[in-house]
Amino acid sequence: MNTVIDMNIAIVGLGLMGGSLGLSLARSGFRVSGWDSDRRAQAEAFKIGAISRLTDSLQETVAGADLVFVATPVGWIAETIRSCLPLVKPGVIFSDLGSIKQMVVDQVSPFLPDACYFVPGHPMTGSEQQGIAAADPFLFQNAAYILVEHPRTPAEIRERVGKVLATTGAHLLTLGAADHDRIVGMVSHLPHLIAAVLAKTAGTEEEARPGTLNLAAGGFRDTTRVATGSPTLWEGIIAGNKQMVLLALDSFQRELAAARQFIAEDDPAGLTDFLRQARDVRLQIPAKNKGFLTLLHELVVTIEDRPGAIHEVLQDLADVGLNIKDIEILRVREGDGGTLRLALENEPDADRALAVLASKGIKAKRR
Ligand SMILES: NC(=O)c1ccc[n+]([C@@H]2O[C@H](COP(=O)([O-])OP(=O)(O)OC[C@H]3O[C@@H](n4cnc5c(N)ncnc54)[C@H](O)[C@@H]3O)[C@@H](O)[C@H]2O)c1
Ligand SMILES: O=C(O)C(=O)C[C@]1(C(=O)O)C=C[C@@H](O)C=C1
Repeated sequence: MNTVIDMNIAIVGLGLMGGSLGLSLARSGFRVSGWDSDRRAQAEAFKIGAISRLTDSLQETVAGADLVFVATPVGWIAETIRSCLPLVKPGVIFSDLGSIKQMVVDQVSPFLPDACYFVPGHPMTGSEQQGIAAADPFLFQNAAYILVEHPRTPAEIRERVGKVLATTGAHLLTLGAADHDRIVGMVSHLPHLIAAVLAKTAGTEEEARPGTLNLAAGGFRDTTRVATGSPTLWEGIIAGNKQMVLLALDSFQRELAAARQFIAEDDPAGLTDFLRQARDVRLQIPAKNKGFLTLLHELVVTIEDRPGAIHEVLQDLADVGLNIKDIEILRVREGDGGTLRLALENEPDADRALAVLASKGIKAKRR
């Protein structure tokens, strides 16, 4: 086997993440087979090109695989690997996409035979949506993808998986399982809980004063988007990272209590300082980055809320050969106009895009 492209790949769990990985790997020319306990998801994955052949069993799916990705909910990852063991060839590599790592490593390690390798992984990208219908071939582009050290996995095996995943446009980095779980407890699981608490709190107010939610604008929408994610998927993630989530919640409660005190005690200087510190922390996440790795060069474009407006902006940029690396529709001004966030490849491209849009009378600025 000369290059990673010769590897036979199987994906078990063809939802948002497994489907997106399949679509991306298929675009790079990999042979991908896939299995899902929901046969409709497997059929749909085949239809959209996330897998290149339809199989009738887990056995048929993984039998010839060199690398098996497991993209099931976290509670099913170890069990899925265990059921694959009698079906795979010696030397096979398993890699998962689960949002937590220590629990998965602890569950898999005791039964992992010497003839198989395990490279635990976690792409720091995703969405609140679920299922193969939400799969996106570009989901991994410019995202951080964490591979976790495993005591029985040689570094060259991890690097091999990294080479496959790098074809998706993700940026690979390696962490220990405990470090991974502590970090994601803070930057992913805590935010999810806070979004849920915020939504629930507003829901109680909505019951008392119907119409409250109708007035929710960008602030509420931005901070609660992830609360629409799958409750069962997230219950597994949060429960599986219990200690780290509790630590993160303790820190959060201390900060919340401090903020409350400044308000209760009419302390404008204290509150301003608190908000200033929070703003400084938030600004440390480089605005030009997706994740925390790749420098993107962003523009914010203000457009009219009418059919074709987005197309015109994109066409103007395409006409001069500018490649858009990332795009987001900021729905903050629904109804009265819209805002687009565009990321360009480099500084000169962003300057050129600004000039092109200005020449067409389209309002845009650097972010
Ligand atoms: N959603 C995100 O933003 C995100 C981001 C990074 C990592 N992850 C992780 O990726 C994994 C998959 O999440 P998702 O968002 O794609 O969920 P999803 O619900 O969209 O997809 C999960 C798929 O797994 C299938 N499945 C469940 N049990 C199975 C089993 N035993 N055998 C075979 N298939 C099975 C389901 O039918 C479904 O199609 C999870 O471990 C999650 O923690 C999710
Ligand atoms: O919804 C998104 O934008 C995400 O990237 C989802 C998100 C997160 O940021 O918390 C959710 C769970 C993961 O394991 C990784 C990413």
